[in-house]
Amino acid sequence: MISIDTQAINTDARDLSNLAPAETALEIRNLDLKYGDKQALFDVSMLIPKNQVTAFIGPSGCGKSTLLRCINRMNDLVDHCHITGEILLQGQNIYDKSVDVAALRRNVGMVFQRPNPFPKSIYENVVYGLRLQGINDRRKLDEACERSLRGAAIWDEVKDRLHDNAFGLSGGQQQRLVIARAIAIEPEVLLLDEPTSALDPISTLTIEELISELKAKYTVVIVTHNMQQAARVSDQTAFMYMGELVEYADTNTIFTTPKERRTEDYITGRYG
Ligand SMILES: Nc1ncnc2c1ncn2[C@@H]1O[C@H](COP(=O)(O)OP(=O)(O)OP(=O)(O)O)[C@@H](O)[C@H]1O
Repeated sequence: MISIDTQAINTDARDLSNLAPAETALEIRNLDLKYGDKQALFDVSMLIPKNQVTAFIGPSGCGKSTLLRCINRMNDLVDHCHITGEILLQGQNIYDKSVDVAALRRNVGMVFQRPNPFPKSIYENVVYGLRLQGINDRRKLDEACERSLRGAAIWDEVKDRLHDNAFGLSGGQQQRLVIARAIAIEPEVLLLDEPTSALDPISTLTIEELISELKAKYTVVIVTHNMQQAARVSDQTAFMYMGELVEYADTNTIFTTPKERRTEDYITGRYG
């Protein structure tokens, strides 16, 4: 096994194959995805618990980001992408024809590898989604701005410079600003695609602490290459390999007593 600080691992084992509906944020059912002729996901099924952090790990190209992007239908933007199966959010299949994709993406926010603030002030970045919803009441925007920046653990650092350009922030601050922008519109689910891979170790630690706080309010799904990070921040971990979900269990089990040989090989560094 790789050296993982198991003290940091949440040891609340739960049966992920049988969650009560009230505990379930997302249910992925028999998801297949093809980019043209190339199949990238094979029959993925899993239940993602509410108010927990779920990590997707696995070697490069195994389909982690593809699966994450299915959860807010980002793959709709990719030509020749064909998806079958279902993802249920609040019991509704997000791939149903009746689903309003813009509303879905408000409910399922996403943060990418590289911080992507808009070329606007810190304040305008945070309230961007609210303005899109037609909210222009200054008091409401001010409140949402402070609440979101506090929620993203960056308020104290920026409260005196809210009207400065967001590009003046450090990379780690920009990533927390982007998280503030995502939570300003109060989504249920936050998707984080390798959110710290472009950051220095101190900023990474700050974001990891933030992720642990965010789950009180949101369901968090994170793709990470960093197994220590998965062990530190997640409650359950899904190990993927060549488009298959090989093993999915509480993080402690995955890192200490995985059932599948392929999981063990990956976490012991035999490939990846
Ligand atoms: N837009 C796309 N068009 C065609 N193929 C794609 C596209 N995006 C991803 N793929 C392919 O799908 C497979 C899964 O890619 P994906 O990015 O989901 O893997 P990943 O596990 O997130 O990899 P990494 O850890 O390197 O980011 C890979 O073979 C990749 O080349």
